[in-house]
Amino acid sequence: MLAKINNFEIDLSKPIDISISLTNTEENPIAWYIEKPVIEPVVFGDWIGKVSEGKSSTNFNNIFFNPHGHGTHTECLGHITNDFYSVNQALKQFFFFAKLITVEPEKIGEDLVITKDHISTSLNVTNASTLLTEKTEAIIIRTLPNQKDKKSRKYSNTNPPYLSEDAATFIRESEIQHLLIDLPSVDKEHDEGKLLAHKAFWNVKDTHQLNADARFEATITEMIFVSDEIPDGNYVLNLQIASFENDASPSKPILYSIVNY
Ligand SMILES: N[C@@H](CC(=O)c1ccccc1NC=O)C(=O)O
Repeated sequence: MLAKINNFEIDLSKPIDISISLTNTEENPIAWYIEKPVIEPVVFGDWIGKVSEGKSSTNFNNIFFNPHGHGTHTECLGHITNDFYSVNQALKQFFFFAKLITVEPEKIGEDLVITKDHISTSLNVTNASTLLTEKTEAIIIRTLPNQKDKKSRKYSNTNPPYLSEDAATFIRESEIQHLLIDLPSVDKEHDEGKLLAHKAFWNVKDTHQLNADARFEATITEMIFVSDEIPDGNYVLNLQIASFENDASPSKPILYSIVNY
């Protein structure tokens, strides 16, 4: 099915899923020192909500998981604020003009850092290589190396790469509302709660007293996976969350290639 959007088309029958699936096996990725997700049938006495156990007509599982630690999730500024803000209230539109870029984080001391130069250079290159004139609403950052084990990596205490404060400020100043990345956080794992990139992107100056120009509708999606076959460039992004009233929700970002431009 082709959909016409402004001056180009996308093929809805060719979705590119950049989410990581969530399972209760050792395959599941984990960040932030928690255990793997639990998915198990409800039990009432000798009744088990599992058809193969012979007592139940339906499979009826409880699921225990953490959106930040167990896979692809989208968060709003409520992730870092004293007051409660829900991603389900922040994200009210679901299709965006997006640019996929690939960056190799730079070694700075003990850290691997995505710098402002990485972002500005990659954005300009992809600008020059396409005719799409629409304003970029979302940026998708694929980091190198791009091993498949990102889909099941155990990130706790590994000091993963992160985004510099300058890079996050540059993205905000580019008026990009949605940031997607294949890492567990845009910030350094152990940073004493500084959260410089989160704050810069959302324009949060004081987490206890929000400034009026904080970016209430901007979102960060972490722990995506973009496989190597998907070229850098322009896409239409469909960013969907489950309707949790929480700072973050598991999410399913989908890309569509742009045809006929
Ligand atoms: N770097 C923070 C912790 C942190 O960022 C964090 C902790 C638990 C769950 C998610 C986190 N950040 C996600 O982007 C700190 O060291 O305090």
